[in-house]
Amino acid sequence: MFIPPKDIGWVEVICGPMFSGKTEELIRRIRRASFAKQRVQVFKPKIDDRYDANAIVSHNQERVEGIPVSDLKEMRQKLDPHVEVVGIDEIQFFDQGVVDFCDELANKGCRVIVAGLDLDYLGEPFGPLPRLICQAEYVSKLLAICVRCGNPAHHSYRLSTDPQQVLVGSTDQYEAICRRCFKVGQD
Ligand SMILES: Nc1ncnc2c1ncn2[C@@H]1O[C@H](COP(=O)(O)OP(=O)(O)OP(=O)(O)O)[C@@H](O)[C@H]1O
Ligand SMILES: Cc1cn([C@H]2C[C@H](O)[C@@H](CO)O2)c(=O)[nH]c1=O
Ligand SMILES: [Zn+2]
Repeated sequence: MFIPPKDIGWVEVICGPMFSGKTEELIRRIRRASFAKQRVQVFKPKIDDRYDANAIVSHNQERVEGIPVSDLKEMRQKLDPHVEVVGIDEIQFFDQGVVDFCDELANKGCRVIVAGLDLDYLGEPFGPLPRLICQAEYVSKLLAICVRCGNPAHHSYRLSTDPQQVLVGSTDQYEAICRRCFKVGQD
């Protein structure tokens, strides 16, 4: 059972492949904090404009307001000094500095909830996620459903041959697939 500590901040990480429900889960937690009348702010990287520039939106169209920022510097500038709960979606797109940023916020007493891909399309750790996972008090690793065989999916398979790590997209570019189907693709 999750018993929130009192008068102290902490970091929660929600990770997993694409389509695993990370944004949905972030939205659920943010809505509950809003119901509790806590002062909430949600950020997202500006490059992720898949569904809406000023909201975080899940693949099944749940949404909450989200402030688009180009980088960590802009997030710091736009941070409400009285904020109690900070949500950050698609955190894999921020640089390593975001790990210390989350730590600072938690040390000041904020609840920090971040969501992002732990692995890129090659199955390699993505940006700041490994360090965030180590530093966080609470880590939820979600799985999607493999579109090829129906097993739990822990990989995001890229449909194109584009070799860049960062390539924004949805079902046009990616599929959730399981460990076995991912391996078959590599053989
Ligand atoms: N292969 C799949 N497995 C599970 N859910 C899927 C799949 N394809 C589409 N969905 C839908 O996606 C929803 C989850 O969307 P959500 O935006 O929360 O995922 P996400 O992990 O944040 O993805 P992304 O990393 O692409 O932002 C599910 O509730 C379901 O409706
Ligand atoms: C798997 C993967 C996803 N992405 C993008 C696609 C989506 O816009 C976002 C995941 O929600 O990350 C990458 O940029 N690189 C990757 O390797
Ligand atoms: Zn599979």
